[in-house]
Amino acid sequence: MFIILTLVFVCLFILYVKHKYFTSRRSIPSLPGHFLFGNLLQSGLLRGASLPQVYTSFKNKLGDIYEIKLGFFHGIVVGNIDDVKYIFTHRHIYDQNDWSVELLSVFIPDGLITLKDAKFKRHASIVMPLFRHGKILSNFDLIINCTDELLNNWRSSSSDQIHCDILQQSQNLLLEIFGFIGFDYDFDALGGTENNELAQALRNYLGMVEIGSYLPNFLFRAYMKFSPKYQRIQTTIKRYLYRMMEQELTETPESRAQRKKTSLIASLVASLQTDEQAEERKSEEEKKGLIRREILGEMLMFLIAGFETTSTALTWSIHLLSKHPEVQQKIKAELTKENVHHDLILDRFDSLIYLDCVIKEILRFSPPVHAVARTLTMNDRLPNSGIQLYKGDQILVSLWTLSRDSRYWSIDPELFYPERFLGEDKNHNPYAFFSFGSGHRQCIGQDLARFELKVIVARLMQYVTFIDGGPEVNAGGHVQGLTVMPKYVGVKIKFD
Ligand code: HEM
Repeated sequence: MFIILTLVFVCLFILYVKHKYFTSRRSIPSLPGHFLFGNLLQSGLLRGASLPQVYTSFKNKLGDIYEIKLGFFHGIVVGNIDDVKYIFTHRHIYDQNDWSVELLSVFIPDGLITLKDAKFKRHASIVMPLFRHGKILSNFDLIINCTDELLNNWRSSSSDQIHCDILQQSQNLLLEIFGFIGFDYDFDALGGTENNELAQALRNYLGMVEIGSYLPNFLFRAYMKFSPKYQRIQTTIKRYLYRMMEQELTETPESRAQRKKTSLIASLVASLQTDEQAEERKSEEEKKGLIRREILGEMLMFLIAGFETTSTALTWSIHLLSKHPEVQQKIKAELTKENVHHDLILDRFDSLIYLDCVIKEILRFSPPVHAVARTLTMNDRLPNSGIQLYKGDQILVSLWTLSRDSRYWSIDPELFYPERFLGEDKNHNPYAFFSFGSGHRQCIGQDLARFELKVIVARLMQYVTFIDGGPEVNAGGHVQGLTVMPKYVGVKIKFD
C-alpha cells in the first residue's frame, strides 16, 4: 500500500512539475525542451557556453523575441529595440525581476537589488545619495594610490613574464579600492598574500550563483543550507563584515554625523535602530532606518557590486587594449597632449575625451552584466511585435546581443573601435547600449564604476603598455558567472 501511495505521489508530482514548468502555452517562438532541463542541454551552458553565446545562437534560430527555458527558469527574451524601450519606460508594468530577486536573496537577503516597493525606497534613501557624481570625485587620489600599488607589484616582475592572472589582479585592485571607498577599511588586497582571503571567498561565493540559476529556489536554498563549502565561505565573509561594522561603531557619533554624507559605512551605521525588536514589529511605512541585519545585507551587496562588475570590466579592458596597441598609443598621445603625462590631476580629467570613448567601447563590446531582467506586474501586449505577455512573465533583455546588433550601429559592431563614439555612432540609439541597465532599477554605482575605470586605465597607460601574450593564452572567450568574464587573458606588461 505504502509503495503504491508513494508511486502515485511521485507520478502526480512529475505531472505537476511538467505542467507548471515544462509545458509551453505560448505562441512565442521557442525550441522544444526536455523535461527538467528545458533548453539547458541544447544551449551548451552545461558544456561551458556563456549566456551571451546562448542568446546569440537562439536569436539566430528564432528571431528577435523567443522563449527560453533553462532548467526551471523560463524567460522571454526581447531583442526588438522599440519593445525594449517600451519595457524600460513602463516601470509600473515591468518591475524588478522576481527570479533574480529569489535567487540573489539566498546570498544577499537584505541588499537593495533584492528589495521592492516601500522597503526598497527606505534602503535607497540611505545609500543612493552617496553614489551621486559629485560625491565620487573625492576618491580620485585614493584610486590613483591603489593603482600605483598594483603598478609597483608589476614592476618587480620580468618584462618577459606573461601575466595570466589579470582577472585576479583586477579583483584585488577593485576590492582594495572599494574597501576604502565604501567602508574606510584596508583589505590589504594588493600588499598581502597573492590570494587575498576575502577576494577568494567572494569569488567562491559568486561561483555558487550559477548552480542556483536553473534550480527551483526551494531546492537551491536546501542545497545551500547543507553545503559545508557555502557555510565556510559565509563565515569568512561575515567575519569581515562584522569587523568593518565594529570598526565604524568605535567612531564617535559626531565623527559619524560628519562623515555620513560621504561614507557608505558611516551612513549605514548612522541609520542603525537601537531597539531592533520594536523596529521589526513596525509596518514598513513606519520604519525609518535600518536594523543590524539589514546593514550587514547592504554591506555585502555593495561589497559584491563594487568588487565583481568593475573588476570584470577592467579585465576586459586590459585584454582588449593588449589586442589593440593602436588604441593604447592614442590614449597615451591624448595624455601627453593634455599635459597629464606624469601628474594625473582631476581638473584635466574631463578633457580626456578619447579615453571616455575607449571606456564606452569596452562596456559596449563586452558588457560585464549579460542581461537585464524584469517581471510583469499585469498582463500586457508589446506594442511593436504585438506579443501578448502575462502577469508574472519573466522578461530578459540581452545587453550583449543588442550592443552587437548591426541594425543599430553605423560602424560594424563586431569591431572594437572607440572612435565610433566620436563620429558615426555618436548618436546611437540609447537602447542599443545600456550596460548599466535602464529605468527605475538601473545601476546606482554606474558613475562610480565609470570613474574608477577611467582613472585606473589612465594611470596604467601613463606607465605601461600591455602586449598580447599570444593567441592561446590571450584568446579571450567567456566564463559565465554573475558577470561574463574573459576566460583567457595573458599579457606582457612593458614599463614605458
Ligand atoms: C562596470 C561596472 C558595473 C556594471 C556593468 C553594472 C551593471 C549593473 C546592471 C546591469 C544592473 C541592473 C540594472 C537594471 O536592472 O536596470 C545593476 C544594478 C545595480 N548595481 Fe551595478 N554595475 C556596475 C558597478 C556597480 C558598482 C560599482 C556598484 C556600487 C558599488 C553597483 C551597484 C548596483 C546596485 C546597488 C544595483 C541594484 C539597483 C536596483 O536594484 O535598483 N554597480 N548594475
